[in-house]
Amino acid sequence: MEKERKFVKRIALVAHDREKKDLIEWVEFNWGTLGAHELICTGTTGKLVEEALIKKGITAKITKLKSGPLGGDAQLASLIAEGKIDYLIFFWDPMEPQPHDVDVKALLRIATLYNIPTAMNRSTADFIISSILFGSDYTPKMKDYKSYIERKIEDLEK
Ligand SMILES: O=C(CO)COP(=O)(O)O
Repeated sequence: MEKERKFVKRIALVAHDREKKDLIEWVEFNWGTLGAHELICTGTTGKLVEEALIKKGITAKITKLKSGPLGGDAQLASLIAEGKIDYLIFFWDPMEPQPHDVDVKALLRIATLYNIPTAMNRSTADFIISSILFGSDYTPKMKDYKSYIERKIEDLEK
């Protein structure tokens, strides 16, 4: 079971509204590879990806979190912090401010902090999915935050 786990990746898929078409096309094009893995999406992205796949006769098991602005991005950041996401494919919209910009930033920050392979556009997503490391037993290396965790808080030292 644990052996299988290493090769079945947990892939987070997220897209802002004007980027959803691009993400859906990417998922359809790469279904041959993606179909073997676990997909976790923010609410609306997940619903639309699922519907698009059904139209192609594919029944996919997709974990749908809350919609991004309603906490979905924050849920995803939390899953990353818990070590439950292997890849983040997040097509965010560079031309449109979002009501939950702080959540978007938090998600991208946590993904960077935990060294999660992250695609923020389709070409990077293509590079990730076609990498020989994709689907391999790859564990992102974490920086050592021990000295930060164990830092002295001066006010409490007095
Ligand atoms: O807002 C999002 C990412 O920031 C995506 O949320 P939805 O998938 O629910 O549209």
